[in-house]
Amino acid sequence: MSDTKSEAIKQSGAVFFIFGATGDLARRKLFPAIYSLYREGKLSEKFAVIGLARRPRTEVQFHDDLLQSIQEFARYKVDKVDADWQRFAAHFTYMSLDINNIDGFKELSSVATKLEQKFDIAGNRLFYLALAPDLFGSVAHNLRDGGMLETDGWHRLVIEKPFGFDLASAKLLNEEINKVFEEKEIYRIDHYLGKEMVQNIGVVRFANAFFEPLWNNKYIANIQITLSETVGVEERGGYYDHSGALRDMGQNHMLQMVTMMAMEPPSRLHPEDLRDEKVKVLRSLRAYSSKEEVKSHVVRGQYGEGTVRGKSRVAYREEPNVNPVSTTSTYFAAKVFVDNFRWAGVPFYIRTGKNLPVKTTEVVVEFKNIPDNVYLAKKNKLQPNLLVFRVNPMEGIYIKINAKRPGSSDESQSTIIPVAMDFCQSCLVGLNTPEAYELLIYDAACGDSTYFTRWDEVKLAWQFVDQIAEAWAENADDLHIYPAGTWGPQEADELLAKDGFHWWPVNGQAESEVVWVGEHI
Ligand SMILES: NC(=O)C1=CN([C@@H]2O[C@H](COP(=O)(O)OP(=O)(O)OC[C@H]3O[C@@H](n4cnc5c(N)ncnc54)[C@H](OP(=O)(O)O)[C@@H]3O)[C@@H](O)[C@H]2O)C=CC1
Ligand SMILES: O=C1O[C@H](COP(=O)(O)O)[C@@H](O)[C@H](O)[C@H]1O
Repeated sequence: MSDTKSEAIKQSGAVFFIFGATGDLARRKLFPAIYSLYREGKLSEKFAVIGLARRPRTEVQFHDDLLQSIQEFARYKVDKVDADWQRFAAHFTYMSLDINNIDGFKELSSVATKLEQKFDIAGNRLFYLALAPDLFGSVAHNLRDGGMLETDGWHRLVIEKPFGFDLASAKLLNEEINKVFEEKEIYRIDHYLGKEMVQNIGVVRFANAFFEPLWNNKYIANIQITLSETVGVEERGGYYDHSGALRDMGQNHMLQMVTMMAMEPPSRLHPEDLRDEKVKVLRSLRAYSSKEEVKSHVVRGQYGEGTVRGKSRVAYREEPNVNPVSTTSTYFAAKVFVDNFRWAGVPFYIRTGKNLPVKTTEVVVEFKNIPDNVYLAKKNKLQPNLLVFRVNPMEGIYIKINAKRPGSSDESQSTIIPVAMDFCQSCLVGLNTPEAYELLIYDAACGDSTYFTRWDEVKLAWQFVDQIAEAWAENADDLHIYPAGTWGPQEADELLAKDGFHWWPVNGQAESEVVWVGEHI
């Protein structure tokens, strides 16, 4: 991002319209993100936020909500409710508006114009839809028909996931939005692309002579992506029961991480170049040849009752707003292939689930063992080299290599031991790196679409996911119930075992035989 671009937002400012301002996302992520941007000096005083939702809120109530959300969820806290806080809060206005009522948009237009005059903003408008997707089309039309797009500045639409329920519904949604906004004005959020370590994948891959030459099927045995959560569906049962793990995480975050791992280096650091490379990966995903193949390559599960980190959990079917005979999966693991020159034959194993024992997102690259050699002639069990990206909540990279056991000479003993070299980013900079939403809202305000998903990516991802959903729709014979607090169905282990692999332990379960650098051997 050039300085000129980031300076532009400070100089000409913008109005942020948060549709769904009384909702969970606004409270937990969006308001705290805007506050952090302000505290970091990335926003000047030339900005305004208009919170929009149906329920009435007075200005005082809205500012109280804002303060609470920041105190609870922001990485910067408000030390004192003093003049500095009042200066920040004065940028926030609330207006009650029903999205289906065009008159409200006309009123909104005059509220926005007044704020633009008050804060000297040059007509730039960012519309953030923290709403259920079935409202996206109405918002887009009413923004146009209510005169909200008649300013001289830029207009950008930021949309939350899920973008549709399947390919057909996503296409319809896209057509609706495209009647009002051009593709270049649409910023589809996938908050995983805003995570530091996901963005770091490209840097580690392409800026290191250690890795770049080895990044192919000659040296890599498999890639494992784990996105495990300790939470259940909590209060989102109504949404989740229609979505399930495949649509909630697979179609977006997981496939996006596959693209970051598998893409070719972009020729320029330009949003379209990077997105072109990601699209090529999605286009190369091998389709399953039949419903049977889906079932042998994709394992699904649903949590039963159990205990997670000492707390008992009810079975998924007993969660509020969940169908008591639901066959929705809360877990899936899949074997995926990227059929191109670089990746031919390398399995990508991806898994995600709720109510698992550990909250972590990790990507493990397992390298092939080197050919038989003099070191293997002894009693050594050579372990494969691993490169691990720790995405969340701990951020870092660790590498596992083989080294000589210090002082070893006894031929009867293993003289080679696995050693881990750990770059723990969180230990160095704390857990205080910018939240994904902070980076993404800022990028959208600066007009940088690099880490937003383009329509062709979304389309191809749905195409891939739909074939799995269709196979699953036939019957739920292959749905495995796993106790909450376990690592999901054992069939997910068998998925790898059939290929001679296993899931590598993830964060918090460091392999016991590995020696960590700095540790006493
Ligand atoms: N919460 C999260 O962590 C995440 C959410 N998302 C997505 O973000 C979107 C919003 O999620 P979330 O905040 O959790 O949802 P909530 O149900 O908490 O909030 C929905 C918001 O929409 C408003 N709303 C609903 N109908 C209308 C209407 N007709 N006119 C105006 N406002 C309306 C509600 O306010 P009111 O009732 O006052 O009108 C409320 O502010 C969803 O698409 C979700 O899938 C994506 C990733 C994470
Ligand atoms: O998009 C979603 O992501 C969260 C997990 O996000 P994380 O940043 O906490 O790893 C997940 O809980 C939710 O179901 C899903 O909609």
